[in-house]
Amino acid sequence: MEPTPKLPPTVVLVEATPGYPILEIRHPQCFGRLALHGAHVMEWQPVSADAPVLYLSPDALLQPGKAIRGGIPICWPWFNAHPSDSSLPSHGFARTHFWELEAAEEDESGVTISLRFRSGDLAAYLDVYFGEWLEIALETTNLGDEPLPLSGALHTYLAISSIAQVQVDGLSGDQYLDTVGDRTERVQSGLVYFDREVDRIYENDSSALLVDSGYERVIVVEKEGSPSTVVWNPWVDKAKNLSDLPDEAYRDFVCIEAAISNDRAIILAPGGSHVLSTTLRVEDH
Ligand SMILES: O=P(O)(O)OC[C@H]1O[C@H](O)[C@H](O)[C@@H](O)[C@@H]1O
Repeated sequence: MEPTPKLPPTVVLVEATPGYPILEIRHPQCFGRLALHGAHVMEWQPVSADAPVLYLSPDALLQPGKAIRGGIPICWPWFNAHPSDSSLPSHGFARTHFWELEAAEEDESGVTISLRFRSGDLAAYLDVYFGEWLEIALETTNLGDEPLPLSGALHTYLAISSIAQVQVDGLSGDQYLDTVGDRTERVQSGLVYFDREVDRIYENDSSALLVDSGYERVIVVEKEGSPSTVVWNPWVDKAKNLSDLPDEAYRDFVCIEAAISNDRAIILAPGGSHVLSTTLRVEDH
């Protein structure tokens, strides 16, 4: 599969396997990789960061039809199980299909890659900016004649020094649905710690901070158009059940997802659009 747009000098097309193109970004401000399959940001590291910002599983499958474990999967046009049809794939179609490359542009601050994908009457247009910060903006437009629900997530896997040395700040006081065991509504008090499986949907439309005392850094996760923030770590047992993740890898990442949960789905009127976006920045701690 050859992308049609001309690539700037800082963007190179490589193939993980024949027919599985990956754009590699080698810019003075950052290194990055994006798979056209899933429009999936696999890696991003600004030059100012000493370690990768995104976690990518060493066992990730780079195969058509398989979601990549790590980086930033695009969950679209729904989040998790489909709300009414359990035969449909978890997290929607976008992460298991090739997207069309629309444009790749560079300037002195970074690189912007634009891609498109369509599912029925819903059209997705994605802009990814790789620079000193990373920004993903996913615009969805309803091209049909009927209102359509939209949910989903920018399912960001953040690389960490060690699970015992990180906490999430910025969610205190927020209501959340704890989906581990019996689904229970709770209110966050203080920081989020990781000493067990964590799978929570917070009612939060602003930013969260991943504080990492091992790497002495904070990753700021900003977002817009997202009424829910999902925080996930699979912990020991779930990690063992994920064949594309090493058993011990639950120690190496936390997901902070700019989400639209199914119970807060956005109803897109005919011709209407919605932009879901997230920005990652690395700061000293
Ligand atoms: O294994 P996946 O389909 O990629 O899903 C990975 C995870 O995504 C989200 O974080 C959900 O809240 C979790 O319940 C789910 O386990």
